[in-house]
Amino acid sequence: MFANGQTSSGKTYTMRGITEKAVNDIYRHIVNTPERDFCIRISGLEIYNENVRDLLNLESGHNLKALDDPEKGTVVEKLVEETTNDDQHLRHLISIYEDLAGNERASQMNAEVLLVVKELQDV
Ligand SMILES: Nc1ncnc2c1ncn2[C@@H]1O[C@H](COP(=O)(O)OP(=O)(O)OP(=O)(O)O)[C@@H](O)[C@H]1O
Repeated sequence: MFANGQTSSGKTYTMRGITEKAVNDIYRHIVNTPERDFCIRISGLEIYNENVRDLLNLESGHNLKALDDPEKGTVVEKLVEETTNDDQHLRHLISIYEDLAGNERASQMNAEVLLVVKELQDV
């Protein structure tokens, strides 16, 4: 999902509301499906002046490489993925990105949060 528009048009406001509803829906589905086990992983990146930065690993620098993978599509090398324990942990991780939206360069940057929800298979 992309939010595009002129500055102060409400991109951050809208995405915050959608994220809250999405997290609620995901965890409601997990709670209502006790016969299955799920795993949620989250990663986040910032694109600013054509440089890619890992928001969960700021020490990795500002110029990560975006690569084309024939199966996965565009992937960013060395992007950290955290496994979330519960909805509070997930909200905490998302708040890291939301904090960035208030900074002075927010109107020129793109922030992306990737959520992967996987059903764990019996072994
Ligand atoms: N639907 C809405 N209802 C009430 N207030 C809103 C709504 N949309 C945006 N606002 C308010 O308008 C202001 C600007 O919104 P926001 O920061 O989301 O814009 P933005 O498009 O992300 O801006 P920028 O590109 O500069 O980052 C904020 O104070 C926000 O709370």
